Amino acid sequence: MFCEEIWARTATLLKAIHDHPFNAALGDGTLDRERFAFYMVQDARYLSAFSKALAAASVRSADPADAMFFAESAHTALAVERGLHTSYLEEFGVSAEEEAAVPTSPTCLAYASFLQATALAEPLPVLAAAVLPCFWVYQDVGTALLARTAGMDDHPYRAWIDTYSDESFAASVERIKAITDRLAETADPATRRAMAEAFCRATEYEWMFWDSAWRLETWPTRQWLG
Ligand SMILES: Cc1ncc(CN)c(N)n1
Repeated sequence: MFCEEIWARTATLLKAIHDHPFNAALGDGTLDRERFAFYMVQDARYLSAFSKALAAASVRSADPADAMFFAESAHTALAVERGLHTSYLEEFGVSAEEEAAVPTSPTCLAYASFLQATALAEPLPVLAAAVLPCFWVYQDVGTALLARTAGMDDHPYRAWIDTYSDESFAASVERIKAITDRLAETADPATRRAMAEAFCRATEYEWMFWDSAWRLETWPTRQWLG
């Protein structure tokens, strides 16, 4: 099955994601607010591109149940995940104006652009493989952090961990895995290879996204602009 094979192929990268200092600090609750707020602001931008990619997958799905799943997921990305970000930013005292003034980081722009380009130019199986890590990697990280933080009720990032370890999120991961496996079954070899590439690239961007938040990434060229 496609998902099983590609998960095995990205196992070392996935371990690097789990071991990344950002996620280690997120788990033990020591992640500083500046880095988490940076991540939340960038992630809000990412989510709007992600939800558009899901909406495009819905439009392209011939199967009505798949179309409904992608449309609902596009809604959830904005209603649930974006809502989580809004409440954290409110808690941190970041106003909407301050949020809007933060430049989109190079990595966030690259990942969002990759999803948008895939949504525009690639067939549905490749688009499904490109958005799959956004579900699966987050659920894997969220579930691991839930286990690590059991009993830490006053954990500062509990709402984030709960969102991505939630049963309904796990159910959506199973749905998109089943859809992607089904699309892979009937895909020709070139499309299957493109699916694998898209999955690996998105998983690389997942690592880079956390790394960019850890480094509070900026544009090195900004200093030369007026
Ligand atoms: C970068 C990123 N990737 C995935 C997710 C989970 N939808 C997210 N919130 N942010």
